[in-house]
Amino acid sequence: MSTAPADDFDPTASSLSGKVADEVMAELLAMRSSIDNIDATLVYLLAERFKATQRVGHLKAEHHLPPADPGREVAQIARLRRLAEDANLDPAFAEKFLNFIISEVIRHHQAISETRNGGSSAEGA
Ligand SMILES: O=C(O)C(=O)C[C@]1(C(=O)O)C=C[C@@H](O)C=C1
Repeated sequence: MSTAPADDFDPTASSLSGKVADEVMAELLAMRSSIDNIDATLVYLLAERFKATQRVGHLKAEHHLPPADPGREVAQIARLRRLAEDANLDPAFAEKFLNFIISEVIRHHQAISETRNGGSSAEGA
């Protein structure tokens, strides 16, 4: 059985090794352990989101619907900006992040549509 790439991960890898006091390094590594857990969660969350959007992509292609839904995006962005404000996260960052994800989703939708229908949709993208 092959080893999962994540097993090669060295949580202590750092360009700072040997350059900072041991106790500072220990504190940094403790903080990084939380960061590593959060990053792993983000990967799983994003994988789940893309699983859901892949189903949307197939539904849209099947019914010849355009890959993008700008009206939905306006509502999503306004909501995420509000949530970000409540969470003390920069709303501009939340918007940029969502737009980044959505543009990738739209690319996937277009690819699904091209594979299934040769790219034609009733209303264009
Ligand atoms: O909900 C949809 O219609 C989707 O295709 C999903 C999604 C998203 O990633 O949230 C992607 C593209 C659309 O423009 C709007 C939303």
